[in-house]
Amino acid sequence: MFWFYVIFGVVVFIYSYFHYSYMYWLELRVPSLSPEFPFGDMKDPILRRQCMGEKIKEIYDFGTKHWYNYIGLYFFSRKVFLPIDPELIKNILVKDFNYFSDRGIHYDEKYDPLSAHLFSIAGPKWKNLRAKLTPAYSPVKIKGMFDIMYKCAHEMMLLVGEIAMSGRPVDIKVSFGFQLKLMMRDPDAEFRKMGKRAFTQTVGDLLKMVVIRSFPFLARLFGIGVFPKDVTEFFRRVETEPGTALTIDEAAAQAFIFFLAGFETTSTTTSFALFELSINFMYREKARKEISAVLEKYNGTMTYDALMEMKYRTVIMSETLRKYPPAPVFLRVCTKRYPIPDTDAYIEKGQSVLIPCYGLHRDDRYWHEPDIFDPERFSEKNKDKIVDGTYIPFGAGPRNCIGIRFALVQAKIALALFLMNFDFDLSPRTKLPLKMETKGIILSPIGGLWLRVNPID
Ligand code: HEM
Repeated sequence: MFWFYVIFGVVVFIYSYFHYSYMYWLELRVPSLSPEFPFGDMKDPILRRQCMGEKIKEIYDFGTKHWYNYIGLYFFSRKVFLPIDPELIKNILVKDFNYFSDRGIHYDEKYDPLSAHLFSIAGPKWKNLRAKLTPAYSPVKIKGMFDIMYKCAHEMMLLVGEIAMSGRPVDIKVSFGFQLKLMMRDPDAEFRKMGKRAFTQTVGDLLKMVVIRSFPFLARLFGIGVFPKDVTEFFRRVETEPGTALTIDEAAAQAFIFFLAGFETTSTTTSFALFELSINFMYREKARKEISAVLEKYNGTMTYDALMEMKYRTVIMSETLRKYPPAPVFLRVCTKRYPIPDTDAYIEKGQSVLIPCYGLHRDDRYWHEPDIFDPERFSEKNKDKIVDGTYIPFGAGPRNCIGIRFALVQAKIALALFLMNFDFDLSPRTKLPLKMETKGIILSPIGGLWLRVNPID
């Protein structure tokens, strides 16, 4: 009987706590939804029934229908602020960056070294590291990496060619940046497995995050880290190779985030671009014509300068990133009480802010027929019509993506080589309409994107 009362008391306490928490936005007169105990507004994504990006887009659409500029949400009992107005989003990311310079992601340099990477670290530490790492992604450095990127992409084409010759459809969701050969020849290769594992969030991972956030001392006591132990050990092992200037743990954490941030993002973007080009013949031919014309000028050799002249592929990548932003939402945390401009409301210190990139990119107030793939939106003639702050596939402001140039060059090389070497159309193995993965953070289709590929000549 004693234990019955104890358990009953705990349940009543937890329920009352959540119930009380769910009054927060109402009391502030911030528009909100109808949270459900214990999931808040995120039941379907938490139960892996819906992709998180799509859920946030659904809420964003609800907000736009009611002409809200922002909405208050709950993740379990945690309060999250969702700005909708692009002007407010721009303020958060750029103008008022000093209120939102961090992401509020847990990291622990001592007990969980892999978690202390550029994406998660906060404050002056982030500022120093960002300043140190930025030159590695300058145009000159990217130009210097062109040959190796081209070699990797070429290797990928040979492998795609091998599959195509065998008459099998090709799953184009491939990453060719890092250790491509290894990954493609052996899909179970450790790098690929570790990358996928780090990007997949199981229900267990979610519960782990709740423990880490709410009871950090317990997490330390039981050695619970953000990433599974095998992933951490794998990347530490990679970085014990001789010749690294940072400490092993620092280098491992940065290598890990560059691999992770560039792995799924760039490969899904290239895949979505090829998917759209496989069903939009007109754009594919236009891109091909441009490639031939530029290559003729460069005596048939693909160089960095030739790539930079291929403007139409930039336009295709831009439209792909609009329609399918790999990071459909991204995060900031408020570091000091923020008065929301032109209102008497505040975002409190410590509150998470979710930036609804996917919602903005598919908002028909800013994009005519947003579900249609139309690269012309980004043409010289039209690009000035894009409303400021409504296109943010790489984020914005000082904490935007550090790998933009790297990603675009990588994706453009892959696209050019694919278009030059293969004819392709959609394989019936691709399930339409596309459904997005519910387990990961990245917008990615369930079941892959399959093409029927025929080598040209
Ligand atoms: C199509 C490819 C990519 C997309 C769409 C993408 C998108 C993003 C977005 C949305 C953010 C958050 C921005 C913000 O909070 O304002 C981000 C951050 C970041 N990305 Fe990327 N990314 C891509 C490729 C890459 C690549 C190739 C690398 C590295 C080689 C990379 C490294 C990073 C890092 C380290 C951060 C954190 C930056 C910081 O906090 O200072 N990304 N990315």
